[in-house]
Amino acid sequence: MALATNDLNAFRMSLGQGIVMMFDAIFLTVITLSIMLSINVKLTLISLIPLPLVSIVATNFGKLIHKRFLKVQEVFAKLTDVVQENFSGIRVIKTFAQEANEYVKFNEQNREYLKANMNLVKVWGILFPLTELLAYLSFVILIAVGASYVVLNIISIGDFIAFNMYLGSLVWPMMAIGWVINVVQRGYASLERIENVLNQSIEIYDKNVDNVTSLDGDIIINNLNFQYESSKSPALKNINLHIRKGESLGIIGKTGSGKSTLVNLLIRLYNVQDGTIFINGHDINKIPISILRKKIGFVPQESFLFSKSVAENIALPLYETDDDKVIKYAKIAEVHEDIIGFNDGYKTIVGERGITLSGGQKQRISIARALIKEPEILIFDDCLSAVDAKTENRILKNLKEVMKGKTSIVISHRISAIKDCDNIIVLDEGRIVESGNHNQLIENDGLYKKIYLKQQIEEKLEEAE
Ligand SMILES: Nc1ncnc2c1ncn2[C@@H]1O[C@H](COP(=O)(O)OP(=O)(O)OP(=O)(O)O)[C@@H](O)[C@H]1O
Repeated sequence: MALATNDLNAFRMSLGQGIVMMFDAIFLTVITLSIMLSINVKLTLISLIPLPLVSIVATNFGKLIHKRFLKVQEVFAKLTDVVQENFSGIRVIKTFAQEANEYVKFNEQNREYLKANMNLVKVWGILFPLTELLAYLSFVILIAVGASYVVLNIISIGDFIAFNMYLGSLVWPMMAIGWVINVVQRGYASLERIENVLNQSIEIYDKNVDNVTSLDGDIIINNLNFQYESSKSPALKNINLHIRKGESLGIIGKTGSGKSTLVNLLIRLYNVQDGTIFINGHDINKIPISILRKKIGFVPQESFLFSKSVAENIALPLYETDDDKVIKYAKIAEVHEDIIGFNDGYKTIVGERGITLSGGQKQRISIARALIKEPEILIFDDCLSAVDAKTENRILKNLKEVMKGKTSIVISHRISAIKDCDNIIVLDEGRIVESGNHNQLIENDGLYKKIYLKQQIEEKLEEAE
């Protein structure tokens, strides 16, 4: 936020105002100096004695302004973070009665901002009068030396008066140096911050890709190991899998067992080693990222809706909102009835500027959004958690129709969501510890059966309530 507002503005000012002022000052200085030199070279040089001092001041103060303005912008960025988090987390703050604490934190950050600004203003406050003082020092020198030159008849009184006038014209450019240093150094500091972001290296990009235009959904995973850079232990260990075109795979396992990591790798949110994941016979690293992501419909664990209408949210992957398609997929995702119940139906605005949806409604809208792409591969990352069991069953039934002949991967903590999948894997600490269909896994009498029995008891208890 700070980069897009304050920093951009500071850089704009340095390019606009700063450069105009600089050219103005340079132009005036060059013209005035050449006229002064044509009148008397010696007197010109004498009256410009303070000029080197101006350049010393300019260099030192420039560095200081640069450093202090960087600090101001950093603190401002933190301040905007605090404000933004306070607004987006306003309910959590209120529920935990943390208003007073947050007020104190905001105040502290605000004071930091004030302090950083005051530190900058102090430099600026000295710089401006100092350049002015040096400019007027030239006048003092001129009056002392110029007057003696007149008395000694070295220059005429007319030249002396003219010199005074020309030196007067030089005062502004010398003072302008202070302004220019301030504006340009601020802009330069901001540019540094903006470039810092723009120059971040892109980690996931197309490199020596094959000419792939379609993917049919046959996925092979070979000895896949994966570790996050910031993590001490691998998130996935020695994963081997074959998901055939048109098959459905269910993934279950404790939290943190690597389920999301596995599907995140399939849409290349992270890089994997060559030779570990193949889709349609192509190494995932050789598939253009745009094709890969176009062919995969992904419903993330946390649904994110934009501050747009419901229809626009569902039609996000399309170039143009197609009302028929929007309604068709909203029905499949079992959210159509909810939507027509809103005041403006599909035109209802959601998010910050509109209505607040329930967790289950958000999840179903993001399912419709993934389906509208009509992808070859569909991935559900635990996105039915906020939907009740009956609706979940209806959605899964509808999906079976839509996904006929297409590949799907369903991650869930609930057996009910994955029990009908052609193949199910159980992940534990990054390893596949069991695999097979529902019946085989029950016969196996392992972790899957344990989870199944536990969930059955929970269901019965819920029914009894
Ligand atoms: N971006 C990341 N950086 C570092 N470690 C991560 C990151 N994302 C996940 N992890 C770690 O990797 C491991 C596997 O996480 P993952 O999200 O794949 O688990 P999961 O099985 O999907 O869990 P859940 O059921 O809670 O969603 C965890 O130990 C987690 O802390």
